[in-house]
Amino acid sequence: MVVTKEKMEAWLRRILGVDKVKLGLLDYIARIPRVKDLTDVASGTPVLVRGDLDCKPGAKVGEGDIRLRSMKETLEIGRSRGWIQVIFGHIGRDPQLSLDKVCKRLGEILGCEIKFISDWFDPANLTIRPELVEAIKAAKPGDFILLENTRKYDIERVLWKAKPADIPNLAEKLAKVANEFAEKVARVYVHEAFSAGSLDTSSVVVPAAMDKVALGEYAYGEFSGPLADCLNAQLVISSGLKIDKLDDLQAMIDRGKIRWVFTAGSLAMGLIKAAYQLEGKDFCIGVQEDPAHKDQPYYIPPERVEQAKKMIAEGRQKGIQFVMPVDFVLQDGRVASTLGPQDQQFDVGPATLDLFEKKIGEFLEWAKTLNEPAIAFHNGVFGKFEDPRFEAGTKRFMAQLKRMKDAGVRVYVGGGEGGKALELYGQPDWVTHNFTAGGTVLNALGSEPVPFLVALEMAATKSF
Ligand SMILES: Nc1ncnc2c1ncn2[C@@H]1O[C@H](COP(=O)(O)OP(=O)(O)OP(=O)(O)O)[C@@H](O)[C@H]1O
Ligand SMILES: O=C(O)[C@H](O)COP(=O)(O)O
Repeated sequence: MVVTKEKMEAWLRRILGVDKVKLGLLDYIARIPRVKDLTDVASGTPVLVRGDLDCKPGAKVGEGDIRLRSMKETLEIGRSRGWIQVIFGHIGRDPQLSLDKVCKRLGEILGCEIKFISDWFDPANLTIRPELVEAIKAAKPGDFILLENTRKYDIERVLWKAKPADIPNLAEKLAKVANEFAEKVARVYVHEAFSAGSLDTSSVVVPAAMDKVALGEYAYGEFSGPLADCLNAQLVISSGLKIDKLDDLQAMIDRGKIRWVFTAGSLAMGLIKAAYQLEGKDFCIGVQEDPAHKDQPYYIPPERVEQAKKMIAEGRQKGIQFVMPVDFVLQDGRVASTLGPQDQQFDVGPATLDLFEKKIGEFLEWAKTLNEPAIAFHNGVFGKFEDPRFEAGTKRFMAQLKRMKDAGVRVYVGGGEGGKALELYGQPDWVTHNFTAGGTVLNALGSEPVPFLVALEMAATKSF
C-alpha cells in the first residue's frame, strides 16, 4: 500500500498519542496476527524482520545474546517457509555502534552465513541503496540478510523528541521512507523485537506501508503470557531513578488489582514527601526538590508530589498499603532518616530493608487467603547500585523475590536495571520470569501503549 503524506500524518497522530484510541494490551494482542498465521506468504518472498539486536554477545553462544536467541523460533519459521528474511534493528543509542558482532553471533545461533550490509540507506535522498536491492535479488529461499544499525541514519531517530506540531513537516519524509521499504525491500513485516519500545522509524513507521504485518512468536508469547499475568498483580515494587514512573504506577493502580505498593530509589522520595504532607507535615528530600537541579533526572517537581498525594490518598481509601523507605544512604555514605537541603539519597538504609522484609511477610500471610497464587511485579533498583557503596539495598532485597517465589507467588521482574540486578545478585530461578526488556514492559503495564503495538495494530486493521 502506498502511503500518502496525509495518511502518514494520521498515522503519526496515533503514534505520538495526539489521537488516542482506548485499547488495552490484550486488545492489541488479539488484533495483531502472529508469524505462524502468515501461511500464505510464499517461498522466496522477502520478509522484513524488526529484530531484537541490541545486545553485547560474549565469547560463546549463550553469553550476552539472550535477545538474539529469543528470535530463533520466528527466524526458523521463516526459514522453513523459504522466506528471504531481511533483519534490521538498533544497537545502543550511539549511531556509530555496529551490528557486525551481532551478525556473526546470529549466524552461529542459526548455523549459517548471514549476509551483512553495512551501508543500505542513502540519507540525502531517503532511498534504499542498490546494494540491498541487489542482495535481496541474489538471495535464495531461506537466506538471511542483516542490515547495519538502523540508528546510524538520522531518520530512524526523528520521532524521539517530535512534538505534535512537527507532524506535518515529518509526514512527507517518513511516508517516503515507508514506501521505499515496501517498494525495494519487502511488503511483509514481522516484529520480533520485544524490547524495541522507543519511537524508532523502523518499528513505528515502516509497518504503515506493508501489506501484511505480524508479531514474532517470542514477542507474542511475552505479551500473552507473563505480561498478561502481570496485569493482575496484587503487589508492585516500583523503584528506580525517574519520577515519571509514577504515571505507570498510577495506571497499574487504576486497573484495580494492586493491594500493596513498595517503593524505593530516588522516585520514592516523591511519595515519602507526599505521605508526610497528607499528615500536615513536610519532609525534606534534599537536592531532589531544589529547582537548581531541575534538569537532573532525579529532580521531583512540586506537581509530581501533588500527583503522589492524590495517588496515596485515593489508594489508601481502596485499601492499598504503601510501603516506603524510612532511612537512606546519603552521598557521603552516611545512613540517616532525614535529609538536609544539600543531601541526596543513593540507596535505602538497613531499617528500610528490615521494614520491607516484615511487610513482605505480611503480604505472604495475606496471599494465603487468596484462592489462587498471588502475583508480584518488581521494577527498577533501590539505589545507584553500580557503585558498591550504594548496592546494599538492591542486593539484599533480591532475597525477598526468592522468598515470595518459594511461598508460591508468581514473581516477575521488569527487565532493565532490575533485571540486571537479579543477574548480579540472584539466580534466574528466584523469580517466575525476568523480562528481556524494561521500557516495553512498563509501557505494556503502565500509562502509555507500547509504540510498536500501536503501529502493528493500525497496519493489521488498516485503521488509519
Ligand atoms: N537514588 C537512586 N535510586 C535509584 N537509581 C538510581 C539512583 N541514583 C542513580 N540511579 C541509577 O539510575 C538507574 C535506574 O534508573 P531507572 O530506574 O530510571 O532506570 P531504567 O533503565 O528505567 O530501569 P528499569 O528499566 O529497570 O525501569 C540505575 O543505573 C541506577 O544506578
Ligand atoms: O535495551 C533496550 O531496552 C532496548 O533495546 C531499547 O533501547 P532504547 O531505550 O535505546 O530504545
